[in-house]
Amino acid sequence: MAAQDAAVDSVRDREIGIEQDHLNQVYRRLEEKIHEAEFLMNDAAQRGQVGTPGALAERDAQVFRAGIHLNRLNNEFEDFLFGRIDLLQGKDGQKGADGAFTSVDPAEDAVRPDNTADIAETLHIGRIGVLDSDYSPLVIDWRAPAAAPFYRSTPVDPGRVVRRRVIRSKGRKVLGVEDDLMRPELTAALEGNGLAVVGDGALMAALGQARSHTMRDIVSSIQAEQDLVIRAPAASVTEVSGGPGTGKTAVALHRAAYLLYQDRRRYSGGILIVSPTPLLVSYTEGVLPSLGEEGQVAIRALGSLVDGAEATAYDEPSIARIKGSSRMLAVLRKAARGALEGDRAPAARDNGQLSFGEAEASPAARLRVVAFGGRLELEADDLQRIRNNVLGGTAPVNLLRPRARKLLLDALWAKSNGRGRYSDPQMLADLRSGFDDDVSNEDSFIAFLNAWWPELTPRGVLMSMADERRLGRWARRVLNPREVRQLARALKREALSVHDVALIDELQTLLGTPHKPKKRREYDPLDALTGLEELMPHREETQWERAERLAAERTEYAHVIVDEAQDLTPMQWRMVGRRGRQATWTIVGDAAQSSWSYPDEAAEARDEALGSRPRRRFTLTVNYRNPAEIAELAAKVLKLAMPGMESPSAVRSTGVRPRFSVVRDGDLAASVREEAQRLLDQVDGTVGVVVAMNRREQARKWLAGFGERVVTLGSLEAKGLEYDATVVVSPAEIADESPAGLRVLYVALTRATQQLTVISAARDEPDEDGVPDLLRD
Ligand SMILES: Nc1ncnc2c1ncn2[C@@H]1O[C@H](COP(=O)(O)OP(=O)(O)OP(=O)(O)O)[C@@H](O)[C@H]1O
Repeated sequence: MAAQDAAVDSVRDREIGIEQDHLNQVYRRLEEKIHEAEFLMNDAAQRGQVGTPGALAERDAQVFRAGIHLNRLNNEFEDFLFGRIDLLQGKDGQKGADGAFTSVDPAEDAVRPDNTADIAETLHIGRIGVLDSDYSPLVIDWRAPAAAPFYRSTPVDPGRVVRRRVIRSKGRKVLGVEDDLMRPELTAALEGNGLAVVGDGALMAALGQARSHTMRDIVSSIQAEQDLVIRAPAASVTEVSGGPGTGKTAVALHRAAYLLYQDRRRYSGGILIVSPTPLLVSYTEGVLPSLGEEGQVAIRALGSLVDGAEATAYDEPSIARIKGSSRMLAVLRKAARGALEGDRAPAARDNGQLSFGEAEASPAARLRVVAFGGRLELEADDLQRIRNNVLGGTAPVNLLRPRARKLLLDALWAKSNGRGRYSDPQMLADLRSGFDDDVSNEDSFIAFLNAWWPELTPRGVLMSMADERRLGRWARRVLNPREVRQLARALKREALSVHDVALIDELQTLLGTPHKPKKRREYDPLDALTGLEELMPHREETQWERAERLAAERTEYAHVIVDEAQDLTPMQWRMVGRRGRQATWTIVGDAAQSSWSYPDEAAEARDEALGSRPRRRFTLTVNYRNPAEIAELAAKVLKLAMPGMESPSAVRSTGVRPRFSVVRDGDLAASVREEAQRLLDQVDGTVGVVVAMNRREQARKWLAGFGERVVTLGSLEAKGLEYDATVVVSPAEIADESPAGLRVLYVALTRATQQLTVISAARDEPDEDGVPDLLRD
């Protein structure tokens, strides 16, 4: 036995040595490239000292390119190489641009009748591609077509792959290799020697690792069904569904990197990833840089999609229901127009002056100006008629101000008898234009117009909806009086809520932004170039900065990825839809985890956002997060929440069953602390404690002082996240919190990668084993 073990070890050591040699070769090549980049930097810096505009320009461009190159190489050094495939001869013997054979299928004579075969090609897969000095591929970029078999090949459909190897390395050292044989029936030879096979379970090793507060990329272990999604053509809408832990978020992120690699030019218009919470944004935002992609991808939470209106506060379910509903559209349309007749509309006094103050509640009574030496007046009726006329269409209110101004002048002109003064059309036209100039420069006219047709802001209109009386008017026949009261009250609160952001975005569209002429900056020839900023201290804004600024200001994207799409309300779909009117889309979600309870209404809004674009649907079926023991428990809630819906199958089992604990002596805080401490001692990584939303602040206090490894979450915040161990506090409390409560509980129960404890209070009606009513068979 010992001899056998020693033999296995020596094969392993030999194979590790082979990969180490290859990695050394890759590093030598990378170093050569870094020297090249450094040379370019130095050379460019020297040119900078010459100081002529031409040399400056050249330096600028060179320094920029070299800087990017160097940065990229340095960043990509960690865990740079992670895979290898050994392949049979390809069908047509053709090679692609990356130097690899292009054919997916083996040549007819690649396998001999006695099931022996030779390995014709070996490819190493890494985070970026590296060519040797003779242009042969030392490393293939994971996104290149030649790397696809590394992810796609299975024993059922192996293609040309005979052996698939995952290489574990840290820095410049290869630590281990794990092989899978895709054609176990073959006796294959590599350069005359038999093909060694070492270990198994690269995926399992990855899944068993302790979790930190940031998500890791899965580039070395993407599974075949996931790879199909990542590489799906981006022609239209790619819809991905799958249960908890099936890798939807991971796949969405890798897809963003893949699309950029495939067609960088097309996606220079930016990729937007919409995430449900800021917590999930910070959990996932490190993945793309680890895949070598930064800059062109914006990951934003639903509450942060509108600049200047970021929100993290949650509404109670009944308020969220109102604010998220597409019925709000009709209310906002009315409000956007009605707000013009606000309580702040001026009252024109007899002296022609406008006043606010105690007269605030009355509408603008009349407009008085002086023209042709006499007084001209428009009464409330005239003004109302003009306003109704201007507001007749659907154009944004703020953009209608010039038209309102024009109709006021028309009406004043009609009253002035100016028309009768000349019969000559040219003289009449001159008179009219003089009249318009004079009147519109009069202080009283300007003040009136500013007050009668002010520039409305989305925040201002939203605030005016906090007035129950006015809201009641705007929401007539759309919301019932109770809803009006609830909504007005909620809007009075100071902090914006996540659902308010979609309303603000809608109002922004309904109101429009009046065009303001921009001050033009003098043309600087260096703007046409790019460079490292510190070398150009006198520039106002470099092209690089401008590109960053434009990216930050961007409101439309070339591709939009929506994570946890089941949670978007109709109003949020409208907001997200506006950011991708010309875009292709990837939408990932799981109906069983939805915290929005009106799926038909949301589906309608989603269809509207996506228009008639064709859709391709994919389903992910394997749960990589939860061990079978936890998945089994969660499946019980799924049965209650969505009868008939299938659970994804868990890929591993740990033998550790979920624990049930019952609050002792009514002291919930003590029970939660005790359990958190127990789990902290059991796992190496993180512990998440999930409580009902209205217990969030309280629970944070219970766990203050536990350190960074313990995170306290309200049930809605747990979405998308994962922890080594979780404590779910009072399932009944979470389930009763909203109409979608059971689905929210399902989310809470599926966050753990290793251990789960459920703490029950009296309302959970635990049995003698502590199992709460909701989780019993
Ligand atoms: N192919 C894979 N190799 C290694 N780990 C994987 C793989 N696929 C998924 N995982 C891991 O499984 C976990 C769940 O992935 P992810 O969060 O993307 O799932 P999800 O479908 O978005 O889950 P949820 O719907 O619960 O939010 C993550 O830790 C992810 O890294």
